[in-house]
Amino acid sequence: MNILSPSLLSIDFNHIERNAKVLDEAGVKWFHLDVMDGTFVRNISFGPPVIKCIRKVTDSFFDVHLMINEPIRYIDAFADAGADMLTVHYEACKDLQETIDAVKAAGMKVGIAVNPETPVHWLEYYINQVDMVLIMSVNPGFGGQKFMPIALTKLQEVKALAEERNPELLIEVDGGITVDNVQDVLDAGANVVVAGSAVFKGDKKANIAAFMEKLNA
Ligand SMILES: O=C(CO)[C@@H](O)[C@H](O)COP(=O)(O)O
Ligand SMILES: [Fe+2]
Repeated sequence: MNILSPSLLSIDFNHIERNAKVLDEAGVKWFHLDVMDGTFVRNISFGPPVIKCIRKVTDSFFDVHLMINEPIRYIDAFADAGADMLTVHYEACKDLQETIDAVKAAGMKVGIAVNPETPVHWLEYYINQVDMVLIMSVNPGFGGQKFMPIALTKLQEVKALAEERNPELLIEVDGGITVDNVQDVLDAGANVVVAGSAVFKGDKKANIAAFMEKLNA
């Protein structure tokens, strides 16, 4: 069973409750929350207080993508805000092991995210300790960018490693995913698909239904 995790970066925050309800009613079970600090990435988005507000309007699983330096500093704040899973960037953690352990100790699931230019061989050391690996298919920082095909090779590599070391691993892909290229990422090994613009541009319900059809085929 594959999962759709719509990126709320593209949601209309003026009507967050109504929009969250549309997603819930369309059968969405995960919300992807992109946290950006203006340092690890150029953009600034939102942090724990906003996540806490969204938590009040939905029971969805909160898949929190932390594009921030040294996320270990904020783990308790995100736990308090209602995050279910924290995904930290390999490139943003001085001590990845310590960060993974701290997320688990705070009672959340944990993921590791990898930028497009970062190789994935080192994952061998962590793959059986985490719930999810997130392969970025754009350079992190902004929604609405074009999918980078390098992600397909990386997904295949992670999938092969997961089959050997952690068959339950969630493999998420994030950036530039549309109804037209989603089959390619599923075939390459992804089982969690993030989509921002392709969900929120135009008719949300119809977009979600089109994704669901491919994800559940
Ligand atoms: O993490 C990021 C961007 O850094 C993503 O989650 C995007 O926000 C997804 O948006 P689209 O590329 O689907 O528009
Ligand atoms: Fe993201």
